[in-house]
Amino acid sequence: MAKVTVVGAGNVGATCANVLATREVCSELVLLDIKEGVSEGKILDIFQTATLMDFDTNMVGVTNDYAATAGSDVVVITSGMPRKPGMTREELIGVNAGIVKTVAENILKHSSKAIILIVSNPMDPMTYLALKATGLPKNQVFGMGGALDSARFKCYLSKALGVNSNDVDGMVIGGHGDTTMIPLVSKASVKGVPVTELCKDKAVLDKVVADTMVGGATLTKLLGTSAWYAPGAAAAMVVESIVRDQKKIVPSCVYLEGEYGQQDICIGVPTVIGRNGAEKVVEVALTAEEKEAFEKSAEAVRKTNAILKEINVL
Ligand SMILES: NC(=O)c1ccc[n+]([C@@H]2O[C@H](COP(=O)([O-])OP(=O)(O)OC[C@H]3O[C@@H](n4cnc5c(N)ncnc54)[C@H](O)[C@@H]3O)[C@@H](O)[C@H]2O)c1
Ligand SMILES: O=C(O)C[C@H](O)C(=O)O
Repeated sequence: MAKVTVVGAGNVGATCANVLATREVCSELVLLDIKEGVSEGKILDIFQTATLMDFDTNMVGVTNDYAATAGSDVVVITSGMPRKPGMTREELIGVNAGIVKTVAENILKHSSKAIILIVSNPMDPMTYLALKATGLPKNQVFGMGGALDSARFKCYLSKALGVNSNDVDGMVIGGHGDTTMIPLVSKASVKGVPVTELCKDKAVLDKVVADTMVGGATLTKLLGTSAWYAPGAAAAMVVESIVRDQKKIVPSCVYLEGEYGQQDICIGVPTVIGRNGAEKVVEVALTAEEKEAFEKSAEAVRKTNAILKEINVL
């Protein structure tokens, strides 16, 4: 099996580590944080659930010890600040860009073959930064946002339609931002039946879209910090698709070279996720409205990317 490192033992990273351990996704799990004792404590706590949850995963918590991460097959980067209520994800760029760049460079020194999954926000620019800073191939560095947004989209659809969320299929593409993500109603279905057939009231579906787009902000307002259960589980699902070579099609923030009419940008599109990371971008037909929204989303992501040069991290 595989060695997986999670950098950042905060709410999201520790939840991701807990899901990976409990589902026995990897043979070796390393949790690293810069704060003394946090990783060691959370890994010991997770280990103490092993006999209760019946799993057997070798795991270690370390404080800033990148030698312990050496030879990782997959690295999840969750290090950095979360937003407070009322903030946008993009406002985190000043504090998180330097953290993500340094962490990515440290990982590269010890695990040059690792697939690196970026979670830290603003995730789309952080993915672009990590890709450029490491110089790794585009399949090896990509971001998690669409997996989470799609999970929220499916849950809001299930509530609106009164059906089991596990029977719902749906994808969110575009930027991982309150105004940049695009829930694809035209592609959403319940057991293969288009949601537009099941629900004729456009206002209901429009509300599902709106609720999905601010799904993160809604939880940040309730919790006072970012959500962590679904984000941690979403990252773990992507890791599992890599480690088990499951070839899941997951909306992921990947580097585009012409797909969807975009160049030199990392943004959320349907992607085949397997042993080699972001293996293949899947181009799906978009409605004229969705195409326009995607172009606007890409424009907004590029605007935030430009800040990376202004703050001298790129
Ligand atoms: N992409 C997504 O869908 C998604 C979802 C949820 C959260 N996030 C983002 O993930 C990040 C983490 O969120 P959280 O709620 O876990 O925050 P948190 O504050 O609970 O945890 C962050 C952790 O990172 C650690 N850290 C800071 N600098 C570090 C460094 N240089 N090296 C190693 N560790 C370092 C901190 O000590 C802390 O433990 C935030 O930026 C948040 O916005 C993204
Ligand atoms: O919304 C946030 O700040 C965290 C994350 O991006 C999320 O969508 O939960």
